[in-house]
Amino acid sequence: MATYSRLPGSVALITLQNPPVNALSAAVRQGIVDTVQRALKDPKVTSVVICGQNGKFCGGADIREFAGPMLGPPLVPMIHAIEAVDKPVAAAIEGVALGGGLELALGCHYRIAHSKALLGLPEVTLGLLPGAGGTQRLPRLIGLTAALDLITTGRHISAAEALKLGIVDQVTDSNAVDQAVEFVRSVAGRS
Ligand SMILES: CCCCCCCC/C=C\C/C=C/C(=O)SCCNC(=O)CCNC(=O)[C@H](O)C(C)(C)COP(=O)(O)OP(=O)(O)OC[C@H]1O[C@@H](n2cnc3c(N)ncnc32)[C@H](O)[C@@H]1OP(=O)(O)O
Repeated sequence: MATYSRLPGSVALITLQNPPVNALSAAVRQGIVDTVQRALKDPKVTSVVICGQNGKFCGGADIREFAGPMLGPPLVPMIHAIEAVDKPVAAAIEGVALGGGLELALGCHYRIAHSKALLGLPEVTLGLLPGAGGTQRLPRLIGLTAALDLITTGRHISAAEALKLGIVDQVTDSNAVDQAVEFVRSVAGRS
């Protein structure tokens, strides 16, 4: 699931909740769809932060659901809908942003990472390609050569490397959610 709360300063905080790594189960995807719609419709909300509970942004597809039928909202339109929100949306990346988790973050307008976070597209290690926009959004963001390296090796990179490559906008040693909230407040209302 995903919870919704409104913070002072008109920021909606969406928190992914699916222990242990807040993977994108059907319930989490449904929770994201519902809470993003709520943030979009709430006139008091001017910006949005997406984070994961317990210091883990998102470990990607929920591997526990691989054996069963595909249920719940598909990932691609869900990420498109986030990208299309006309209020600034930031991903607060703590712990991991892997696979579909990184693709979710790439659909946000900004990414703020904790210095100890790990990012990557490990789909290739499962015999898959990133299928939720990663093969388009990552090359647009960091160029084809660097994106192909990450997509074809599946390696995990540090927040420092992600900053150098241009995947994240800021890295912090303190609380990434607080930093992301401060960041979106500073850009709210800008086109
Ligand atoms: C056919 C139906 C499919 C439906 C899916 C549709 C929605 C999404 C569609 C597709 C696009 C997305 C594709 C992907 O995202 S592929 C990538 C998936 N993610 C991964 O491959 C990450 C795998 N995990 C890891 O690399 C590591 O576990 C780690 C870096 C996240 C954490 O490492 P570490 O700290 O060493 O801990 P553990 O490895 O011991 O893991 C802890 C705990 O967490 C569980 N876990 C890890 N990843 C996932 C996951 N993706 N889903 C569910 N659970 C996960 C792991 O099993 C351990 O659990 P425990 O043994 O019970 O403690």
